[in-house]
Amino acid sequence: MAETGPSVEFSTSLTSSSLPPPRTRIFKIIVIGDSGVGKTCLTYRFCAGRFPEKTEATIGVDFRERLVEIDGEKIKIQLWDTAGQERFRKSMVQHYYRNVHAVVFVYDVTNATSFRSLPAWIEECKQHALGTEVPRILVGNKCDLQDSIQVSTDVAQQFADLHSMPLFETSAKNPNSQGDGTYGGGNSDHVEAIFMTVAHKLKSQKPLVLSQPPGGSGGTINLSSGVNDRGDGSRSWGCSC
Ligand SMILES: Nc1nc2c(ncn2[C@@H]2O[C@H](COP(=O)(O)OP(=O)(O)OP(=O)(O)O)[C@@H](O)[C@H]2O)c(=O)[nH]1
Repeated sequence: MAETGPSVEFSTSLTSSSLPPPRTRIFKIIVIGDSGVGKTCLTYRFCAGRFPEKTEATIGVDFRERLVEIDGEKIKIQLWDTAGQERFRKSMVQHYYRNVHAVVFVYDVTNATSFRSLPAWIEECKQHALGTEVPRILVGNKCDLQDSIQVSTDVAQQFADLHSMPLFETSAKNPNSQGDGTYGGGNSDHVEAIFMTVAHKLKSQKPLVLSQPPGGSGGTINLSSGVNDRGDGSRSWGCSC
C-alpha cells in the first residue's frame, strides 16, 4: 500500500488561509442584588459609557455586552442584569445561573436592607451550584449620596472578607467617586475599572466554554426571538409573569 503523508497534510492545513477565524471568548457575568440598588445603571454605565436617563424595574433579565481588548485579545463581556424583584425573576432564575463565569453582588450604600439581603443572594448562588471557584465581587453602589450612607465601609469590608470577595464602593452616576467621599484622579472611571478587573481575572483563568466566531450569533443562549435590541448593547428576555 502506498504510504500517504499525513504529517505534511496536517502542517499544510495549519498554515492555510482557510483556517476559521479566531474565536471571540465570551465571559458571562451575572449582576445580582435587591431591586433598586443600581444593577441596570452599573451595567449600562459599563456598556454604554453613561448613566441612563431613566430606568424601570428589570423584568426577567437584560443583557448588555461590550467587546474589550485585554493583552491583545478581543473578549466579549456579557453582563446579565437580573431583576431584583422576586415577582420579575422567578421564571428566569434557572437561566441566570447557567455557565456563569463570575458574579457581581450589588448593594446600595444608602440602603441597609439591601446590604442585609446579601446572604440570601449568596445562598441563591449556592443553591444553583455556583461553586466558590467562580470569581465573585461585592459592589456598594450610590457612593455619590454621601449624606445618606447607611452601610459603612468597615462593615462592608468585614462582610466581603468573610466571604472572600473583593469589595468595591462606587457610583454608577458619578463613576469617579471612590466611596470614601474622595474622587478618583483625573478621568478614571471606577465602574469601568471594576468590570475590567473581573475580566482580567477571568482571562487569566482561561475559561474554555462560551465562545463564538466573530460576528456569530452567540453560543451562550439563543436570543433570536422575543428580544428587544435597544441600541445600547442590550437585549432583554422577559418572563411571563
Ligand atoms: N444617586 C444615584 N442613584 C443611582 C445610582 N445608581 C442607580 N441609581 C438610581 O437608583 C434607581 C434604581 O436603579 P436601577 O439601576 O434601575 O436599579 P436595579 O438594581 O437595576 O433595579 P431592578 O431592576 O428593580 O432590580 C434609579 O432611580 C437610578 O437612577 C447611583 O450610583 N447614584
